Amino acid sequence: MSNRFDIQTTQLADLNVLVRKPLGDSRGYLERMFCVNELQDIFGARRIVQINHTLTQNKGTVRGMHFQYAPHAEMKFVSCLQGSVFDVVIDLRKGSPTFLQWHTELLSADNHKTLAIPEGFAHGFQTLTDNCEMLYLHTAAYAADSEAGLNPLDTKLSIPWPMPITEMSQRDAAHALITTGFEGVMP
Ligand SMILES: Cc1cn([C@H]2C[C@H](O)[C@@H](COP(=O)(O)OP(=O)(O)O[C@H]3O[C@@H](C)C(=O)[C@@H](O)[C@H]3O)O2)c(=O)[nH]c1=O
Repeated sequence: MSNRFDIQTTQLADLNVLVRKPLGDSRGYLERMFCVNELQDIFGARRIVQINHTLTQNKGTVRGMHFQYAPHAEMKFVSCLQGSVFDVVIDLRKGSPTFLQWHTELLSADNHKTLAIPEGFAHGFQTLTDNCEMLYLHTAAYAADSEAGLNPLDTKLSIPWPMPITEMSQRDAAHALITTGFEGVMP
């Protein structure tokens, strides 16, 4: 039971959308970005060990689709603090009933949504406005050797990016395409 978040399930097993409930007054509002007590049902005994903040300057930029292999697999809580993004999450878990399916969600500074993405999912987004700021809470430290990505333009995924892609990192553009025998990752 949560007072500060409306916890919504999605069509992907174990992927939840949190709608934060700001407490407003004449000054503005206060909202919880995370709460270990109120999110106990989906967070369990994990720990937040790293918090990242990114700025993406130009509308149309794609970052993703990123994940870390076990034993550095991580749950992440992803929120947009400035601007708006078309956010995409793909279930890569071996044996999952929703394996290789994706979920898209508009995240914006105004809609107060946070994606609670469990271990074994890839994540990415396209910016819909200039100067988008994202906040990430991670349950595993960054491990460059365990980091991997899916190609955002892989036709096996057919992600419906809403606008022409204006920019991607060299690394993201070089992510391999999914091979026919790909059976998923261990969460
Ligand atoms: C993610 C990360 C990157 N880095 C470094 C690596 C690189 O030199 C620089 C920029 O990293 P990237 O290009 O991977 O940044 P970016 O493309 O923004 O990576 C992010 O993408 C989205 C989609 C996610 O889901 C995040 O978890 C994260 O993977 O920062 C860290 O030092 N610590 C970190 O935790």
